[in-house]
Amino acid sequence: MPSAVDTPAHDPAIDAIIDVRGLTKTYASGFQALKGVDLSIRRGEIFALLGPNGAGKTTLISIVCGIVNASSGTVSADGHDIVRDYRAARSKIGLVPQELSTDAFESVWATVRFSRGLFGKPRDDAYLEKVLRDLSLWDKKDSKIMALSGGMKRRVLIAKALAHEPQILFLDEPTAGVDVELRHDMWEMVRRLRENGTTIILTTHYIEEAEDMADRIGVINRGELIVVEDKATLMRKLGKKQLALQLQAPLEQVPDALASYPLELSADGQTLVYTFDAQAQETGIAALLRRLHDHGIDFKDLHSSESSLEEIFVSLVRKGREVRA
Ligand SMILES: Nc1ncnc2c1ncn2[C@@H]1O[C@H](COP(=O)(O)OP(=O)(O)OP(=O)(O)O)[C@@H](O)[C@H]1O
Repeated sequence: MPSAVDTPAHDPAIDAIIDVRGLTKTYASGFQALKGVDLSIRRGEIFALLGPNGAGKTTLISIVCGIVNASSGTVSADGHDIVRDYRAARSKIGLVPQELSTDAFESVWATVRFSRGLFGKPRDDAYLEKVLRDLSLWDKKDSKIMALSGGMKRRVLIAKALAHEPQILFLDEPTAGVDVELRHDMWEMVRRLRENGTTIILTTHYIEEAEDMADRIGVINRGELIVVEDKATLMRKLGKKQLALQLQAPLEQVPDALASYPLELSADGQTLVYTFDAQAQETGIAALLRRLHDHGIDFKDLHSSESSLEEIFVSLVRKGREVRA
């Protein structure tokens, strides 16, 4: 399927820290979870990978992190092929998985030290202390993991992922089931990591999270990347604006003479909504208002709104389904 936005997902001109080419994955069941994904992640960016349930997000991340084998295609992390040069590639990457699978009987401190050791990194207690302080976990360093709240456990997963000083951090649904306050703390922390030069790739179902945080957005649907774009460009290119006019007197229907305008009348006949392209130079609003006036349609109030990333996302995924139908 052609990309809805014509920026190539793989761009040799950019300084890519992760390079994915022609990646496919067919599980033993015969299910094809990835159908030829090309993607370059820029060094130092926050990249949000969006997609409905079962789209292939976790499969993609798991392949890059060496947990799942690809069926075909290649991936490199900071220049290291993830198969041929597995250790070097993996040492560049930290993964915060969706599921909490940390040893409940260990202390926080033992857990992060162990994680660092796994990557053969020399002991550096000062670094680990900083990681725990940044995650507001320092006063819990001697607590057993099982004695922590869900939000704290999630932060321990992040501390574990950062223990070996990775340059790339994958966060798979970092804020699922996390309360609003903690979610905002997490966003703050992710931004701080990025300021320190870490490249962040996150998957999320909270689209406002991507809208708020990401530099670029990729949308994956049924194993295909359907869009990769700068967030701002995506919203500009695919966003729609709407002008809602609250009428002085209700209408029964849009007059035939205005049929050529993309107008919708609310069920109560009180509001006319005009949808226009956010990118267009000529919005057509002035002409529309004149026509309304000519037809004796007056309004008492008006307001405009822009589509959210959520609306753009839903329409992209829906379009993908229509193309296949
Ligand atoms: N081990 C497996 N064997 C067979 N099919 C699998 C396996 N793991 C995942 N799948 C299937 O591959 C597809 C993609 O799954 P994946 O977990 O990558 O999706 P996701 O985008 O991360 O979804 P979610 O948002 O629900 O976490 C799904 O249809 C899933 O059922």
